[in-house]
Order: sequence, then C-alpha cells, then structure tokens
Amino acid sequence: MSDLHVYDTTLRDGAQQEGLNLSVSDKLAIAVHLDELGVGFIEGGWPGANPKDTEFFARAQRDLTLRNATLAAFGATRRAGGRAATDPLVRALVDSGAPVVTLVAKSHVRHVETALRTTLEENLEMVRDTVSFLAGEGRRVFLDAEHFFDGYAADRAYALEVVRAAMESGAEVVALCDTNGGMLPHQIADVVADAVGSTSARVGIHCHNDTGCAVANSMAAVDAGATHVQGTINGYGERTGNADLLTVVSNLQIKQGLPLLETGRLREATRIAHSISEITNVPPYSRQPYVGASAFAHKAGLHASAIRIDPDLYQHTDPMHVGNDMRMLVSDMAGRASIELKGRELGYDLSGNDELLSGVLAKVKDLELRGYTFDAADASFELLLRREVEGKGLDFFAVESWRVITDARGEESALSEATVKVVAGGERVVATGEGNGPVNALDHALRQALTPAYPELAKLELIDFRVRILDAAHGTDAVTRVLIETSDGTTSWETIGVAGNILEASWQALVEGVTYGLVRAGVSVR
Ligand SMILES: CC(=O)SCCNC(=O)CCNC(=O)[C@H](O)C(C)(C)COP(=O)(O)OP(=O)(O)OC[C@H]1O[C@@H](n2cnc3c(N)ncnc32)[C@H](O)[C@@H]1OP(=O)(O)O
Ligand SMILES: CC(=O)C(=O)O
Repeated sequence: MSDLHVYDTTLRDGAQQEGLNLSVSDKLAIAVHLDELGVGFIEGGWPGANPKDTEFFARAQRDLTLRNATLAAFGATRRAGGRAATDPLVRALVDSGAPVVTLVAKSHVRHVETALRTTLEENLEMVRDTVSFLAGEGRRVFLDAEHFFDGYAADRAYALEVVRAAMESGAEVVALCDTNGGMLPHQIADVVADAVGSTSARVGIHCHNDTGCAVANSMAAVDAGATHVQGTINGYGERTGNADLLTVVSNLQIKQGLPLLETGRLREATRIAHSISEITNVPPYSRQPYVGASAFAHKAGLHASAIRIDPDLYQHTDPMHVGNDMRMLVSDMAGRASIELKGRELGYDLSGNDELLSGVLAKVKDLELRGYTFDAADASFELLLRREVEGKGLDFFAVESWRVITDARGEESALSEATVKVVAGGERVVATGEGNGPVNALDHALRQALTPAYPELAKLELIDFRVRILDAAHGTDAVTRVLIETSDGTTSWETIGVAGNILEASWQALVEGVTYGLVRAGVSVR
C-alpha cells in the first residue's frame, strides 16, 4: 500500500454545498460507506460549531466502528488574543474524542490583517499554541493552511512560515488549500514543490473546483510531492465543489499505479457514489468520470463497431475496475453493431443476422426522426427489439379504447376519470380509474383492467413523467414526447410515447411501461 493519505471531507466541506443538508444519521451512514471504500481519514464536521456536528462525534464514539478509517474533527486555531487551553471551540475538538484534529489556519497576510484583524506574529502564535495544545492532549494534528496559494503569491516567506510554525509545534501534515479554487495545475505544482523542498512538512493538498481544475490540481500536487490528498465524494462542496475524491483516487490508482485502497475496494466506487447520492438527495451526475452512468455508455455507431471487436478501442479503462458497466445506447447515431451489442446485453445473439439488424436499425432511425429518443427510453428499445425477435410473444393484451375526462367543480381541485376497455386473459374488461391528473387516472384504469389477468402489475408504480414539445419533426405542427418512469419497487425503467396529442403520447408510454413490467417479471401471455 502507498503511504499517501486519502482524506475525505464530504461530511465537512462537502456539507458546505448549497442545498445539501445532512442529519446526524445521514452522516453516520455516509461514514460507513467511506470506511467501506477504504479512505484513510474521515473528517466528520466541526464539533462545537453546531449541535449536529457535536452530536455526530458523540454518536460516532458510541455507535461507529471503523474498520479502516480514522475520524478527524475539524476546527480553527484559537481566537486572536486568547489561549488555546481555554478557547471553547478548541476544547470542543478535544471533547469530540476524534483521534485526529484538523485545524484551519490563515496563511495569507491579507486575511490575517483584514479578516482576523490581528498581527502576523499573533497569527503564528495562534497556530503554535493551538497545535501544541492539541498535540499535548494526545491528538494527531493536521493543519489546513487556508488560502495558501494566493497567500504564497502575496508573501511567500510568510505563507511558508505558517507551515513551519505548525510543523515545529507538532503538526503531522500541513494541507495547502486552494480555498478560492482559482489555481491552475502548473501553479499548484510549482508551489507544492517549493513547500516540500523548503520545509520539513508532510505536505497535503485541498483543492476547490472554481476553475474546473480541482482534480488536475490535486494530481499535480501529488506529482510535485504532496503525500496527503483531500477531497469529497461526488465533488460536493462550497460553490463549485471540491476535488472529486473518487476521480482523484481512481486516477492515482489506475493510471499511476499507486495502491491507495485495499485490493478490490475501488470496485465499490460506483455503488458507493450512488449510495451517497441517495443519502445526500443530490441526483447523481451521469457524466461523472469513472462512476457516472454515462462514463462507459456508447452512442455512436462507429464506436460500437470497434467495441464489438475490442472494448478497449473506445474505453480508457475497464469499467470493472470501479464497479461500473459498459452500456450501449441506441439512437439515430447507431449502426448495426450498436444493435448487435445491445442485443447481446439483453441476451440475444444477433451476430450474422444482418436482415434483422438492418430492419431494427431502420425502424429506430425512422422513429427517432419522428421524435422518439431511445437512449432515454431503454425499455422501449428493448420492447422494439424483442418484438422483432420474438414476434407476438409480447401481445399481453389488446386495447379496444380509452378515454379520460377532467372535472373541475367550484374551488375543489380538478379530478380526472379514465375508462379503459381491453381484452386480456381471454376476457373483455372495462375498467375506470380516478386520479389527480389525466395520466394518473389512465394509469389507474389500465392497471385496474389488467390486474385480474396479470396480478403481477399490482406492485407497479408510475414514478416520473416528463413532457417535451418538439417542433422539428412536422415543421410547425408540434408533436409531444412523453417519457415515463415506472418502478416495481426494486428497479425502474423508462418508456416513451410520441404523438400530436399529449394524452395519446402518454398512453403509448404507459402501455409500454406496463408491457415492460410484464416482460421483466417473466410473465407469459395469458
Ligand atoms: C475555508 C473553509 O471552508 S473553513 C470552514 C468554514 N466553515 C464554517 O464556517 C462552518 C462553521 N462555522 C460556524 O458555525 C461559525 O462560523 C463559527 C461557530 C465557527 C463561528 O461563529 P461566530 O463566533 O458567530 O463567528 P463568525 O462566523 O461571525 O466569524 C468567524 C470568526 O472566526 C474568526 N476566524 C476565522 N478564521 C479563523 C482562524 N483560522 N482562526 C481563528 N479565528 C478565525 C474570524 O475572524 C471571526 O472572528 P470575529 O467573530 O472576532 O469577527
Ligand atoms: C479549509 C478549507 O476548506 C479550505 O481552505 O478550502
């Protein structure tokens, strides 16, 4: 294993992201995931700054068993003019019970003089006093040198003096912070190399992403001699976020051969990134490097034709290394190879079946011209392909007619009512359904009509509904595209409908959603 520290600050700096709000239980659950991933340090928050973070450390001491990681409490150097031993916020760091304390300290002369409103010497004394007090209390002390890179540009000697003051007082690591996130990789590399060369410090790096360079800057710092790298899962953080720790670790481990995590741990990266998204309630970013849903998704026909021969031809690494999967997307940019590979994903060997492949491809291109978009509706493409391969095997029911009315009375909310007539399981069924909107009512009526023949449908639920008006296909005649997401409680799928009438498009997508639910459940036509 490399001795480079992997230091996660999702629970502290990550939680500084706009709109992200973690409960104590959320933090504990995230800490468990981080420990499973195998990071070396988990910065849990700032005890004493708010009751939630104080409680987190109390509950962590009681309930959290970490297999791999060490817990760090974050705080600031003592107040100017005071004493570390009597500073309540410094005391709270000791009381947190965390074995590591990470102190933020000023390292930029302007910040000392204008933000702290104290002298340069007093700031150095705040660093010395707080670090030595905490070290004396048996804590491992790390120092985050705030605004280090801007501070170095303003006054190199002073910025380096802060690093030395921390080291000489007992700090184990000084992390140089690009607090405003304005640096570029070559600037980071030069400054880190100087700090490593002209102090005895173990130098760390903490980058924000305001220039879009947080990951590149962290990599540059490691190349220049930093041996402690900070970041957050999914790049959460103040403003544009922090360096995405999963990208940094994947780059260092896969591209530079640094064994940072125990064998096999990186394969949990995709699962953990998505589990943490669930907890933070921040939707996963599909184009996130390595772990995003689109990170190994291929749309262009030329790519698919080469991938059919060897996936490495269009992938920078094997998605398995990070627990992700290659996916084929089918759209009007597909070629026959795309259809063949997608078929393989679905369990069909279509190699050599040129007639079928060309037929499916022509259908896809024609439908996309009319407004369909199959890369957003995988389930509809699967049904299209299965119908071509299996013929009538998917005719679970026949629709005779459907209709829907919406009734608004006085001040009451409008209510919709749908009637659906189908033949299913050899019976003609007429069913009605109510809903707070016409699509909701149609969904209820359709499943009401089909459930006697197919009880498996009872657990399906419509969980998302998106509408887009398209004017490209018919000149000035707009068509409506509806995408529906249906869930069976364990997984969900997207289906599509396109028509001039919004309800007709919705109905198509609903019928596809229900049909796909029956296919997934392995039901035969009754
Ligand atoms: C770069 C970073 O992201 S560092 C992490 C920043 N995170 C946070 O700020 C979140 C948690 N913060 C808080 O809950 C609050 O700001 C607290 C509890 C820490 C302080 O609250 P308050 O006492 O009301 O002070 P307030 O937030 O208004 O101002 C911060 C004070 O800390 C001082 N300060 C700032 N940095 C430091 C430092 N490194 N060392 C010592 N004091 C500092 C400021 O000069 C200011 O002092 P003042 O009250 O004499 O003006
Ligand atoms: C400490 C910290 O979060 C920063 O300087 O960005």
